[in-house]
Amino acid sequence: MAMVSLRTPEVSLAMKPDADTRSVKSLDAHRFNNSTRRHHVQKFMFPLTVKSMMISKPAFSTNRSIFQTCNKSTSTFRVHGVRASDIKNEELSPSPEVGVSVFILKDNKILFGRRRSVSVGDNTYLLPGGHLELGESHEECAVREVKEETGLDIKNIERLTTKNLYYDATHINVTYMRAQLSDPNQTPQNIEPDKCEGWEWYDFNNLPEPMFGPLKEMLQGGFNPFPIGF
Ligand SMILES: Nc1nc2c([nH]c(=O)n2[C@H]2C[C@H](O)[C@@H](COP(=O)(O)OP(=O)(O)OP(=O)(O)O)O2)c(=O)[nH]1
Repeated sequence: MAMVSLRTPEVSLAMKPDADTRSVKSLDAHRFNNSTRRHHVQKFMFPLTVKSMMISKPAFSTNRSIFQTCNKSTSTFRVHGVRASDIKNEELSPSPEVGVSVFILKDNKILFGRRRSVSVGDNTYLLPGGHLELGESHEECAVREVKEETGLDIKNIERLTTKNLYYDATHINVTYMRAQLSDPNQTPQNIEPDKCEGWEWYDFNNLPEPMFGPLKEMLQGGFNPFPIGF
């Protein structure tokens, strides 16, 4: 199986009219629904080898040459092969993504949500978080992502540590933050139910399983997100 990157439809404008076109079945359509942002690259396992698609025009780049370009409600995608020379430089030399994840602390508890099978961290418990947007600070990103995913307002936002995550062909530079509720009586809402099963508070001594691997490793390694005397 070959790894390909599928970008949002507007990226397909970069393609030339003579690009080779194939119809490819059985890509998982609903996973693409999550990718609405221009910068957001979704990774898919492609059911054919790239090589087998190189029937008449042999100039595929094997890492970043195939983009989804058609109606996402069908399970049959038109996939265009693009000549390597037609791919913009940034597609050939991808940069790391910048992620922000937030330990929201309340009493001795942390807020976790179990992710649905849509992207990195499938079916595991993760913290609220997302990707840094253009011009945003880590703190602003934390406030925005927490609000977008849980409806909660946070304060006392602090950076804790930064880790590198290598996931398939992606490199994500993730900064873990901590924060507290602006109003301790707020309750989390599941604002993105297509992405998350729901948010719950978990005692630091009884954390949920299965937890997202890198996060589990960090916590099992003795990482404690609570300030001294919290
Ligand atoms: N949400 C979250 N992401 C984490 C955690 N640990 C960790 O390494 N990451 C990484 C994996 C993700 O690719 C990245 C955050 O992106 P995400 O997958 O949550 O992004 P998203 O779709 O919710 O948001 P966005 O791209 O629309 O901004 O950070 C964590 O505990 N929670």
